[in-house]
Amino acid sequence: MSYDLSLLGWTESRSFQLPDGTVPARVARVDRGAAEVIAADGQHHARYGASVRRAAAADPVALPCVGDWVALRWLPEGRHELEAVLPRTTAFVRGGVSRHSVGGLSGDGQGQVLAANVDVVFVAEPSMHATDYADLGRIERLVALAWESGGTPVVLVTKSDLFEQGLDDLMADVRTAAPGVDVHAVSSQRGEGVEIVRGYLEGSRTAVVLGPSGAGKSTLVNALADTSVMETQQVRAADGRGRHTTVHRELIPLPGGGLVIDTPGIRRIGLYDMSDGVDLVFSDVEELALRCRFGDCGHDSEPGCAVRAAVESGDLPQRRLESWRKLQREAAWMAARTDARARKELQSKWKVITKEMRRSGRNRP
Ligand SMILES: Nc1nc2c(ncn2[C@@H]2O[C@H](COP(=O)(O)OP(=O)(O)OP(=O)(O)O)[C@@H](O)[C@H]2O)c(=O)[nH]1
Ligand SMILES: [Zn+2]
Repeated sequence: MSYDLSLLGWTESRSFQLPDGTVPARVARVDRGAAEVIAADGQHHARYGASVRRAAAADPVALPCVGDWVALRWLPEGRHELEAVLPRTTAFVRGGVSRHSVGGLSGDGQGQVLAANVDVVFVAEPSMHATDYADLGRIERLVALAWESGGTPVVLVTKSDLFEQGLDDLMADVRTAAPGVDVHAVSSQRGEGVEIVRGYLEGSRTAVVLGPSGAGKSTLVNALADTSVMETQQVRAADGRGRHTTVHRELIPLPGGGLVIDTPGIRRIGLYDMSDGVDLVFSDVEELALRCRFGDCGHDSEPGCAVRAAVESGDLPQRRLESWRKLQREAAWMAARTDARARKELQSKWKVITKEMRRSGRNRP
């Protein structure tokens, strides 16, 4: 079995990053201390080399994760060692906030990378789900998270067949909530919009699909794959094994080109890991705030407040101001979250998830 690495997203420009005597491979799945990787000559189980282990001990962000490009070294006894993680172009980091800080957010050395080198971040929000309508605030948060990762967000209003009457209005609202972001309506059930989604993956690009449970993420990936590579909820309910039955294939190459990363962590990625993404999503509010008379304006009752003026004139929807405030509160909460108890909780959650990942790996046919 041999693979054309360019179909997995490899570009020659990365070659110079490889240490001498190593070959490139892409991580399809990680397990404690080792990864399943795909190299040109096939799939390998690769244990982490000493330098990877050392770097990860100092900062968990250095641990290999799904989507990483890594350098593999052949050992004399025929095993493969994962010698280095090549520089990431994008990364979803959970639990610790890196890069720029907002409102006192700073990295605490406990971040965990959930997926790397993701080019396109589809934010799936169902036009309607049970009795709930689309949640614009959730779209804003996930778009912020997408920008934060370094990837390009694309908003998909899914299950569009369920809300035909109000769809035009909804699409207009979604476009206001995500300025500068492509927005499309998709109905996987009818096959509408699926080809548009596929277009974003051209050139072997890598995508993730974020969104709430029931948004139709698996159904969409199935539609893209043309075959049922992922089980949907009915199947999961039938075998009683729960959602994690899908995790054994975390890096999914699509027959039409491009890849989708789907992991429990990405599925549940929170709404808390963001900082500069907030600025991008709310650039309109941020710009207004710059024009307030006072630099520390709270946009409540201060004189010369440009934000309140815009709300009063109808230029800025009140809802949007409230979303912006809510995100700022979450950012502040995130900053305060560094206490040990909260961190422990997060770690035990991860233990459960990794346990389930291992179990489902064992159940692999
Ligand atoms: N009407 C309609 N139903 C859809 C569509 N896409 C998915 N569904 C249904 O919505 C339900 C949830 O779809 P899933 O694809 O499992 O949703 P998900 O986002 O993967 O959910 P989680 O696995 O819980 O994260 C299933 O019953 C699907 O059959 C669509 O385009 N139209
Ligand atoms: Zn103000």
